[in-house]
Amino acid sequence: MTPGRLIYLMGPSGSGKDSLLLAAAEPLLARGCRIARRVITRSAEARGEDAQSVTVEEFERLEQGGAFAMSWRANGLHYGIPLEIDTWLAGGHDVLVNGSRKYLPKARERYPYLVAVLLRVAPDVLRARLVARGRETPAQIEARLARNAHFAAGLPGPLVELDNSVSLDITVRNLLDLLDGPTAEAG
Ligand SMILES: Nc1ncnc2c1ncn2[C@@H]1O[C@H](COP(=O)(O)OP(=O)(O)OP(=O)(O)O)[C@@H](O)[C@H]1O
Ligand SMILES: O=P(O)(O)OC[C@H]1O[C@H](OP(=O)(O)O)[C@H](O)[C@@H]1O
Repeated sequence: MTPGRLIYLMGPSGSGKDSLLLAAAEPLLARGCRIARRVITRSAEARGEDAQSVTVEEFERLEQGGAFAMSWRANGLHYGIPLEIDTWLAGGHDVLVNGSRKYLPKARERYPYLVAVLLRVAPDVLRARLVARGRETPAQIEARLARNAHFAAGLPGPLVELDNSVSLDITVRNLLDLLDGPTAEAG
């Protein structure tokens, strides 16, 4: 069986990764594409996505027990992608992951042919969206915006960029076109 493609979605905090995954969930599932449910050390009230909320101790126990295909630390939080994505990929399903830009090189070590997708929005729009979302404190929002400077020089390797300064419907369409098109490699 041909393995599915790992679609590794990245973008600044507030660029709309969760919104896009939610809005695209139905057509993605209809295409046989699975969306990884993240494990995060963020409180259930603040998580803003269908993530599994765990304590740091639980996270570390899971990580040490080999429960994650990928895991990283960022923004003062721990993030894990459950190992089950490997079963999905082996079963021929495309898998979409809400990833980290910093972790991209590591992710490529494990999944050399992953399809890297970078969601972008104009800087002023990004700030406005983070403030309007209100999930983080003003200081945390500034820290998240400052984190983007680390990635200003560009990310390594091939990637596809999607502009989400536009309406979400258009970004959903562009994501689906990308998945339906020939650009994405297998792996
Ligand atoms: N195309 C869009 N047009 C208008 N508002 C949008 C659009 N996409 C996302 N938003 C809004 O922007 C805010 C940030 O989006 P979202 O939480 O999906 O970002 P994110 O990339 O998942 O951020 P994080 O990495 O911090 O979780 C949300 O309030 C969301 O409703
Ligand atoms: O800055 P980089 O390394 O791209 O990403 C860091 C992490 O922050 C975001 O998560 P969230 O905003 O806490 O949901 C991303 O999804 C990623 O997991």
